[in-house]
Amino acid sequence: MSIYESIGGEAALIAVVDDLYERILADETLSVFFAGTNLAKLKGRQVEFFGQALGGPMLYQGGGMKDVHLGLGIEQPHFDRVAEHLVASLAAAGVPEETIGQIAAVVLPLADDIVSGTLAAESGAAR
Ligand code: HEM
Repeated sequence: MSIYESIGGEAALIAVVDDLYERILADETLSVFFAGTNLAKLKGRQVEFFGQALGGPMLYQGGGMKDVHLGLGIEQPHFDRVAEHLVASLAAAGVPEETIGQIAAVVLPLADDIVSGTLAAESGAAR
């Protein structure tokens, strides 16, 4: 059984992602990043992304993590706060600690692609 299936599949993931964005939008260091985004669409993509990253069988149809976050100016502390909120959402949904650890091991390395901390022009020049 994949991690995705073990936490309860799509229904569980939708609940976790809903809760995650409530926490993100209530966090004033993060909410600015999401002003003007289509939240319903983003949540759908996020469910797909986690569904696939956690072993599926769900398939993610969105953009690559680097392309999607490029130029947003996301720094490591922003990433860390999102990761903390994710852990809190998983715990609130009753996901066991060991499974949360497995999920963190999948998510934390994504910082390499998501954190740019610079404007698009600068990170473009650095690549
Ligand atoms: C746990 C790490 C993260 C994952 C797995 C993740 C995943 C995603 C996914 C799947 C999308 C949708 C892509 C698409 O529409 O094709 C997205 C978009 C977005 N993410 Fe993240 N993300 C993460 C961290 C962050 C952080 C730390 C921030 C900012 C603080 C952030 C800000 C955004 C914004 C603003 C969008 C919308 C971009 C747009 O539609 O123009 N993400 N992310």
